[in-house]
Amino acid sequence: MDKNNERECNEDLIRERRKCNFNIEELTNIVDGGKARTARRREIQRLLINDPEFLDEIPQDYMSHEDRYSNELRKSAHLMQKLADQESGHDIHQDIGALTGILKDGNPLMVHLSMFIPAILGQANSEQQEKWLGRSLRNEIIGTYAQTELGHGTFVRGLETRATYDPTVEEFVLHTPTITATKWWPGGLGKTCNYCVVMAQLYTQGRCYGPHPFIVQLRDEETHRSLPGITLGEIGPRLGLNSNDNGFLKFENHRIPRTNMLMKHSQVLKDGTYVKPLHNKLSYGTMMLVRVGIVGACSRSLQYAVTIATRYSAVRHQSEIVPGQPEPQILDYQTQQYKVIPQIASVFALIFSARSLSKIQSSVTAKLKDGNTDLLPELHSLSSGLKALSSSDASWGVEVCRLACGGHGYLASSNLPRTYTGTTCAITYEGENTVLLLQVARYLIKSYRSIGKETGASSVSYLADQTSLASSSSSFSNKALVQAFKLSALSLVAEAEARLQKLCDMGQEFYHAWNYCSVLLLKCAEAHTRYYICEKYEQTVDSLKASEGVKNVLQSLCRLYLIYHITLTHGDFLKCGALTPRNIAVLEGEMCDLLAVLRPQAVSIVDAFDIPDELLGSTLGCWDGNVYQRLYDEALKSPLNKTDVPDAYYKYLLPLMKSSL
Ligand SMILES: CCCCC/C=C\C/C=C\C/C=C\CC/C=C/C(=O)SCCNC(=O)CCNC(=O)[C@H](O)C(C)(C)COP(=O)(O)OP(=O)(O)OC[C@H]1O[C@@H](n2cnc3c(N)ncnc32)[C@H](O)[C@@H]1OP(=O)(O)O
Ligand SMILES: Cc1cc2nc3c(=O)[nH]c(=O)nc-3n(C[C@H](O)[C@H](O)[C@H](O)COP(=O)(O)OP(=O)(O)OC[C@H]3O[C@@H](n4cnc5c(N)ncnc54)[C@H](O)[C@@H]3O)c2cc1C
Repeated sequence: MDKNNERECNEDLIRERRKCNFNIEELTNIVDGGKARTARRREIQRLLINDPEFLDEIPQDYMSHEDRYSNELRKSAHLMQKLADQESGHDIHQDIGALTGILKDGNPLMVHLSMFIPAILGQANSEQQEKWLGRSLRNEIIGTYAQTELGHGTFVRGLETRATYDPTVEEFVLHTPTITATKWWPGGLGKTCNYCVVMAQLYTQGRCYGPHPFIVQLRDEETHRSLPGITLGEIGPRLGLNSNDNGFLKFENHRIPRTNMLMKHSQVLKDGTYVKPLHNKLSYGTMMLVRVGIVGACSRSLQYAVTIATRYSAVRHQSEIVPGQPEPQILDYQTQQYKVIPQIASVFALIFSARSLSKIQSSVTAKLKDGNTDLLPELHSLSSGLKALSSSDASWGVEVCRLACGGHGYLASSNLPRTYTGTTCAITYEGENTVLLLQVARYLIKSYRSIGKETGASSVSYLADQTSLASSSSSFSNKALVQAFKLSALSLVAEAEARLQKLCDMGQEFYHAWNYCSVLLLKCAEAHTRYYICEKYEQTVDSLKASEGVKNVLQSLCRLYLIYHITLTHGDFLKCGALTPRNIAVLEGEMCDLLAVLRPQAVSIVDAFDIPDELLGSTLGCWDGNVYQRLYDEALKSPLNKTDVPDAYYKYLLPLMKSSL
């Protein structure tokens, strides 16, 4: 699509784009993280969208379960080959965002890239990396991360798969003792992978040392047949990500060499002696790494959905605002703006938080190399909180965008249903959100109780700021609003801690008191993480060196985000005195003003996300706004339209209609 050729474009969209009052390319660079990154992303995307191998013969929704898998495997393999062939040597992990949309409904290599390789990097010692890293990066072996079992996903300590060390032959015996110990869910495990990292309870010298990672060959490298002692299969259709061949796995006393235990952090020596790690949760590192990645991935899903909903809202006309006048664009309804524009604001919130989190991750990783684990709990808490809020915000945001498209948003060809199912699973995988938020709450209560002790953990340092509990600001600057979030979080933590203490003082065991307070604890964790997101948003926009136009747009989006979230949880702000009922009413009014200010820029802002039509894959969201023709053309692809009268008519309908004669 030639974006300079207005003649092919829907007139509403032309008018919207003429209202733009900022430099779109500059905003695109901010979204990508710099000019160089924009150029790189575009180069990769150009490479992919011009390649006919990535086209589907028929829309995926008309394919069988088997064909979907095989079609996405074909494209995934081609993608790997293509990226490997490029002279510039693309780093698939760095460039993962550029690939969004090219593979649909998950892909069979997803967990190989996002967990198996990172597990080798983070959990294997240098000899082990020598043996497996190169091979997995070259895709000579394909792996997954097999942790969850039928009986346990959340409670990792409850896993039942055993790895028992036999010093006489220096081997581990992997065994699945019960049906509930069956590995269940790992992506790519069903039919694609020939290796995996298995999390199993380590037994040596008669003692259990808890879950540890082991690398296990599952299939013969020549025939791809599963090895003796190993039962493998696929678990069947799911709400989304149906190309991922999520699988099951059982071991029947399957032996692997001692050196297949990933030994970067803890070891089992030849005689069976266990050497413990620097920190007992280092074996959970792969999950933490991916949680960080999920925040960025959620912002991309939301970019897709909100691009579709915003463009469609500009093209779609319905009903009337002024009686008797032409039907307005639905984007002119304030209620429609309230659905769509806060989701645009949310995209930037997630982008800036993801960047901040990834910087913290790099510094914690660097410290870990020097044997310093002090900031691991801080990273665990931040990555858990941000993974939880980004996945729930993005899922809700995508769903709101789908609802904003009315009936057409329900159609597969809008690409909104698949965007939704692909996003909502992030609420569950890599740590179910409630459970992760309770981990954040645990960290908050612990930090609150150790006020005065220097921990170096900056995200919770505000808990020591007791003076702010009393000070309600009368100013409404963005900074002041961020302070209100801080006050609300601090006050919820103080309330939860006091409630816990009271129950304990009344004689309850701490763990019962914890469960009894867990709804409030969840709120603490959400408020704390929301404060973190708001603070990063405000700081990033405030310190941004950008043209006036771009800065104004981002300031308005940031302010909208702050006010939107205050209005959603206004009770917490009122309860702690951070804001008065009058303040809330004023802010609600300002939110409507902001919607009106941002309304004329909405199409241009989503244009700045710069998602090519070929990747957006949506009849409703295409650049030229030629929505109705595309909807009609897509409908014609339904296999039911191959004939005027379907076979089923003769088989079932005709006999029914004639039965009464
Ligand atoms: C490199 C590039 C990557 C790019 C990726 C990009 C995008 C990603 C996009 C998509 C993702 C792709 C695929 C996804 C496929 C999905 C895979 C999976 O789902 S894998 C399985 C995931 N499973 C889980 O996440 C399980 C969740 N459960 C847990 O993590 C633990 O059970 C839990 C809840 C933390 C509790 O653990 P437990 O051992 O029982 O803890 P305790 O109660 O004993 O102790 C709690 C203390 O431990 C600290 N802790 C816990 N975890 C960590 C950690 N990771 N690091 C540091 N510390 C940790 C915790 O703070 C407590 O400390 P205190 O005792 O309070 O001091
Ligand atoms: C699409 C998808 C892909 C996946 N890919 C993989 C993979 O590649 N590898 C892998 O190993 N696993 C994978 N998983 C599994 C996933 O990690 C688990 O499903 C997830 O960790 C949740 O665990 P669970 O299913 O045991 O849920 P449960 O823990 O049984 O959750 C059920 C309910 O119980 C609640 N609950 C549980 N514990 C607590 C608690 N302590 N406090 C309060 N409430 C609690 C939860 O909040 C939830 O409401 C995948 C899952 C999905 C959906």
